[in-house]
Amino acid sequence: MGEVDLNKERLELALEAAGLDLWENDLITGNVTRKATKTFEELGFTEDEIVSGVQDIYGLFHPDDIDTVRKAVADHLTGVTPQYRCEFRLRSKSGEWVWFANYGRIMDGHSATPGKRLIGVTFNIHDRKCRETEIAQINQQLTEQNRLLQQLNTALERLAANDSLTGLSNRRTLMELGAKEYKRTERFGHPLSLLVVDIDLFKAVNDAYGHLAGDRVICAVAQACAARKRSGVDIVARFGGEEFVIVLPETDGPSALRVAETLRQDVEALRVAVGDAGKDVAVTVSIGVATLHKGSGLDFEELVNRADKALYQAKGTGRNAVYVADAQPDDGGMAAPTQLDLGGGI
Ligand SMILES: Nc1nc2c(ncn2[C@@H]2O[C@H](COP(=O)(O)OP(=O)(O)OP(=O)(O)O)[C@@H](O)[C@H]2O)c(=O)[nH]1
Repeated sequence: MGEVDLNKERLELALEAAGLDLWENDLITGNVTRKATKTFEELGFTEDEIVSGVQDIYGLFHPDDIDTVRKAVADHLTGVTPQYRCEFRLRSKSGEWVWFANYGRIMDGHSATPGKRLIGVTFNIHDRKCRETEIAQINQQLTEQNRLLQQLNTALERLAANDSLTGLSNRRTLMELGAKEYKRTERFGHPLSLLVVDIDLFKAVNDAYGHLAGDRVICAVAQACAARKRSGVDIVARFGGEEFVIVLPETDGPSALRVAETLRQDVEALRVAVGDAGKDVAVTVSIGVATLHKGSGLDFEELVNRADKALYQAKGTGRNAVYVADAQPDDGGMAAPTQLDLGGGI
């Protein structure tokens, strides 16, 4: 066996071992001068059925891949790419699409003359492509699941932080945010005020118009409280059944009293529809006010308790009233104990 034959045999062995199918096209005539026999056999075609013209081969490409293949060939023929490389699907005899890849190069070309032959190899990449598609699908599913989880988390966070009836912060959120505001007061020495707002004689509303009508009244008062909120500064929370808390950072006693009195008047002016027949109801609120100064020795919970006590004193005065909690001896020089019944015609 001559050296050329030996080399040919070695080359065939290497191609076979690597799963590569050698082909060759005549660029002048457009004929296939060496067919990718193994590839066509893999696709289920017999020797006779194997196409011999380059244009005929395009009939086997997946319609979505034809442009990619044509461009890869054109880019190489015009010198844009040093090799011809592309991935594509071919239709098997039974109609299934199978993924292959091509790797080729123009031969016989010199710097001045264009090449005459395009020679290359085709190899099966179907398994890899299927795995890639599977992984892409799994990734897409995971992305979608993550998006849903994030939505769910946001919804859960909202549910955990807010009161479901009014949408205001709930008691837990109030205590968390309030404790933070308390720390800011302790650190920076700014005053912190708090209002406890309670609907007067609310049981009578429930008894007269029913629980759903009562809920509407709670929502209307909640809205009135929220309307007084300085966005991003104040905390407005539903503290219990028909009781609300408003935290006013950086607010001294007299300013808090003004906010409370305005809110009391806002609620007094409310008319809440409670029935189908256009029936509406008026309600009032009583409000307890307490203010915390740096070094007062009170924590946030104690501030709430003080405002709550003031609220009950406001109720004691006949309701629809604002009452300011007794000043502590060491709470920054606050005014002496103040009782205001602004609802009583002042
Ligand atoms: N509709 C409705 N009623 C509630 C809700 N939570 C608590 N309540 C009712 O609110 C009423 C509160 O009544 P009370 O504590 O006696 O107080 P009040 O009638 O407002 O009287 P004062 O506070 O003394 O002015 C009770 O009847 C509770 O059942 C709620 O979410 N919806």
